[in-house]
Amino acid sequence: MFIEPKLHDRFSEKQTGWIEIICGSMFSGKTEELIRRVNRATIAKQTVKILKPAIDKRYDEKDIISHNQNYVESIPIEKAEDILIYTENCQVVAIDEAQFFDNKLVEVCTELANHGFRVIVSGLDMNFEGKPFGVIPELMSVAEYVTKLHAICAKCGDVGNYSFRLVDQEEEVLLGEKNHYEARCRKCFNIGMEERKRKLEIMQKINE
Ligand SMILES: Nc1ncnc2c1ncn2[C@@H]1O[C@H](COP(=O)(O)OP(=O)(O)O)[C@@H](O)[C@H]1O
Ligand SMILES: Cc1cn([C@H]2C[C@H](O)[C@@H](COP(=O)(O)O)O2)c(=O)[nH]c1=O
Ligand SMILES: [Zn+2]
Repeated sequence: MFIEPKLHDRFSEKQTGWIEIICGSMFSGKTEELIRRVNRATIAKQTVKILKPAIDKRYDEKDIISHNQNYVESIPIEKAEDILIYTENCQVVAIDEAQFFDNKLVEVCTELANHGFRVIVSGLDMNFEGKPFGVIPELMSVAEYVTKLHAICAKCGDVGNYSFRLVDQEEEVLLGEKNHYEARCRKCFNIGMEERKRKLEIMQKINE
């Protein structure tokens, strides 16, 4: 379990900021873990701002809601650099669904950490093809702390490291939950991807 280091006042000489990443597949508990850390920061009387990309309106325009229905209020943001506008007067910046932000997010998080902020970032490390998702891998390399969470494979009950897409849509960004995706282990993910490939080849032949 992640234990947070002591956060000093942003303007004290002792203070240094840092970046924490919470990553993993869908249903692995990333949002729950982000909410847990935010709640603990609030109990420690730290001022927190929670942000999410405006594109993520699956459950709610503003709130961040976990698959378990836990929620906290957040500010929807259009582009990464706008984060700096909303975070001036706080100590902790928490960002959910970070895979949807543009590449500027690395610069923004680094600038915040350099100025004494604690930055908590949660997001998918891999897309539906098992490939690195957006800005998350780069953020993982500059972060002080990386927590990788795992779901349970919906097929066999093993460790679910992948988000398997259940519908035949190829675009990287496709919002959804259990109607569109399930968590899978490596073996069940690879079986599903092979089946998908064969299906696509058959469809292509039919259309020729
Ligand atoms: N296959 C699964 N593996 C683990 N948890 C699951 C699964 N399907 C549903 N859940 C539920 O999802 C919750 C995690 O939700 P959430 O924090 O929103 O995950 P994430 O943000 O990583 O998608 C778990 O506590 C559990 O109740
Ligand atoms: C794998 C994958 C996921 N998405 C979308 C689906 C959901 O709306 C979010 C992930 O939410 P969660 O809190 O991690 O469950 O991302 C996508 O657009 N593309 C993908 O490849
Ligand atoms: Zn499996």
